[in-house]
Amino acid sequence: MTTLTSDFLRTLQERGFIHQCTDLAGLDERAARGPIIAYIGFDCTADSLHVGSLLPIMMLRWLQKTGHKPIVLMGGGTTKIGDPSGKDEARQLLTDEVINANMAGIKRIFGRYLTFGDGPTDAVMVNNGDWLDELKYIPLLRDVGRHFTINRMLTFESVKLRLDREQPLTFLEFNYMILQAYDFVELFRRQKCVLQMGGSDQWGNIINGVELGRRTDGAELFGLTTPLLTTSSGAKMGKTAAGAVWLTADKLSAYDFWQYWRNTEDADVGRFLRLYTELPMDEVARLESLQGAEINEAKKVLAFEVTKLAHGEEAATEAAETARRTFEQGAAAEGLPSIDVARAELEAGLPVVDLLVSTGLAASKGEARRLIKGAGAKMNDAAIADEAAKATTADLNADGVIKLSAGKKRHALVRVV
Ligand SMILES: Nc1ncnc2c1ncn2[C@@H]1O[C@H](COP(=O)(O)OP(=O)(O)OP(=O)(O)O)[C@@H](O)[C@H]1O
Ligand SMILES: N[C@@H](Cc1ccc(O)cc1)C(=O)O
Repeated sequence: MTTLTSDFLRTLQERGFIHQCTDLAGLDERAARGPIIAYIGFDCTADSLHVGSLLPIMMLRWLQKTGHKPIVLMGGGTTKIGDPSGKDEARQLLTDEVINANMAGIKRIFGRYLTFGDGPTDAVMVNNGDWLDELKYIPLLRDVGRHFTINRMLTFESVKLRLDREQPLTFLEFNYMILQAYDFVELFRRQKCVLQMGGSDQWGNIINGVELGRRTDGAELFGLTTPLLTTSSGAKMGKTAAGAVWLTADKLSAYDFWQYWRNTEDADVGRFLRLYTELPMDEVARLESLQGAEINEAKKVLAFEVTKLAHGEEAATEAAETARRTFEQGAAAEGLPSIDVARAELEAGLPVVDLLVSTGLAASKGEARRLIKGAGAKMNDAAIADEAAKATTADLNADGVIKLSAGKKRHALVRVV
């Protein structure tokens, strides 16, 4: 692994953002020398963005935080064509009205993640419709088209996928990579932009831009991609796929968004904390190492941090509180008896035998011991093996309570006050 010196790439590397880079050492040297300008493009295929697009957005955020300048490109022009990358079938053509409405919907998201303005590291937003809509066909073919060979274009994943599957790829879509390549060169000319980032499905489009810049302008451009976030079933999490997790409250409430992260699978907690939050790496390591019921604490931290960025701190706190209340009401609705114990007492350790009696699950200490011996007593759904076992604050589950059970049907909660 390359030893990186720039804060920007070191951060991206240690947090797991880097999938491929055209020249990691060269880019590192460039970013360590001084501020660079980088862009990511977003097509206007829906009126909001989803958690897949959040990966590239977090990269732009780190870029800005480490002293560089982000450009957010709205694909007002490219959306009229439709990127075939990673798509089995041609997309439906969108009208100008729909594209404009989608662009307005997407634009509002970035203010939460980036600081926009006129300063040297302030983010700026551009729309490729401003230059692509003006292009004249013959001059484009002469100036740009001659740098592309059909032979090479046929080798790109986006094209190969359709050909291999014998799915049609229209000539319209075949042009997409040329226009994204042209965007990169245009941004280099207009703004001295030297880096394009994106999800790994964008690799082909990005390196086409890097090569075009070298041929037409002798420019040294760089490309960097992130791994593609997949759902548990292995599908790319795209905003046109069913069940996308949207970033705006009009399409998915802050509470449901919070819940999505709270339900993260154990194995994904560390990866998601690194990618989607800004918690320091030692804190991530601590949370990631939590075991058993405690991993739920880490999931709540993840849910809070990601929701705070997407919806604001107030909405995140409210979502966490609603979740806690919903759990309690659920417990109350099930008619679970509960007792309150002082935190200091629980910290010191309370004999489980005593708790079984005080919650009413056992009539006496003798009965409680017999329950444990017969493997009928459980704490947080796990059998209590030892009569001398003590409950401590480490046993509090994700909802801040300890659940005790006698047999399959009788349960009670221990709460801390
Ligand atoms: N699941 C994902 N994991 C990582 N990056 C992603 C994911 N989904 C999208 N991206 C990246 O986010 C950026 C913006 O993607 P964009 O919103 O234009 O399209 P998309 O999510 O692929 O949606 P569509 O379904 O319309 O293709 C691109 O760089 C893309 O590679
Ligand atoms: N092709 C990108 C969006 C994009 C558009 C234009 C660009 O210059 C860059 C990126 C996508 O579908 O995600």
